[in-house]
Amino acid sequence: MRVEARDVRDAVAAIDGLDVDYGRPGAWRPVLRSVDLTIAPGERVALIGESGSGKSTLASLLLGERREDRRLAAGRVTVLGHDVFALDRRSLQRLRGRRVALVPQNGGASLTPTRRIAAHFSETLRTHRPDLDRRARRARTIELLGEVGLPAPEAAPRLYPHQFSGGQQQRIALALAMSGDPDLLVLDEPTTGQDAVTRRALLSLLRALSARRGTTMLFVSHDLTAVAQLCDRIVVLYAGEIVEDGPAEIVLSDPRHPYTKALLASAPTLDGPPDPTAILDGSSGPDRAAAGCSFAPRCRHAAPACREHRPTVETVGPRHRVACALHEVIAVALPPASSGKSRATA
Ligand SMILES: Nc1ncnc2c1ncn2[C@@H]1O[C@H](COP(=O)(O)OP(=O)(O)OP(=O)(O)O)[C@@H](O)[C@H]1O
Repeated sequence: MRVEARDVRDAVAAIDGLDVDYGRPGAWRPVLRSVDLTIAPGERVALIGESGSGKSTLASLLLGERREDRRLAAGRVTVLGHDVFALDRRSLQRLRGRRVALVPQNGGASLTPTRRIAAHFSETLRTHRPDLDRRARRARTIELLGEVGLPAPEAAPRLYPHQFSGGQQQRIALALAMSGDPDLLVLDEPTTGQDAVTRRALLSLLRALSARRGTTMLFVSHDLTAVAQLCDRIVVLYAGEIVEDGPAEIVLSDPRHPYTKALLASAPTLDGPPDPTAILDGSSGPDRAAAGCSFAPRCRHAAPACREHRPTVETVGPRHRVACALHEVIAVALPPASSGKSRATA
């Protein structure tokens, strides 16, 4: 499903025909394959998939992150109309923070232990809000810390990161990411390692931020309960390829790709324990030379043809696409009630 020029113009982010490799010249290993994805203004999109499927890699590309050990083998990443890998350093720096910002995995660890909270904000605000003088920067820092629900935000700038709990450090990282008032916020597993109360508070904060500012969000997560609570769309990545993309409510209640079905069935819910047989062992990552479906070796429904032909992406409902040649057959064999499990939304 190629990305149309009109979609790119209207989108906050558009990824088109993206192939990405890790390694070095002469020894590249594919990590993302033929990824097409557009994100519209105000959407809250979850990116899910098992460990190593390429979620963090995809997320980091939206910030134009360049690395020696990684190459774009094909395709383009456009954020707010800018081809991020064609931008020079200064233009990319202007885009980052101000238009697109990242809340990294374990946000607390991204804070420098020897620097007061004020110094962290002063640096980002100087870059992204040069219109603010010292006094205004301090006022804005307190305002941002209050907005993310940090207790006693007036006192916080004088303190060091270690003087806050893990959940509070995550909020500080979120406030820092919000300091440039970005259009697109990329959140890489922000709820990992947090207790239920802190997690719920963070999610309601993100919902409130999105409602108040219209911030578009890409939410990378293994936490399906959090996804159900926050996101309106789910994109499923398997071995570096998008295998399903659709409205969150539909994907969670009536997943159409066998991998999505297995992924949901293998997650614990309030309804009962995970199904330990839901997913067969081991993904080997994308193989661009392979003719067939990359999930076929693990798919209990795979037919011989699945190993010979790459599935085309099919539209199965409004804004719902699936890359599986057998999705209709599987839908009959495994109706929604036996494939998806209800997800706690409390
Ligand atoms: N610097 C690197 N060099 C080589 N391979 C890498 C590098 N970083 C990531 N990879 C590989 O790329 C693949 C995708 O990694 P990525 O971190 O994007 O996955 P992920 O879905 O975010 O995983 P997780 O859920 O565990 O964070 C993995 O196979 C990983 O081993």
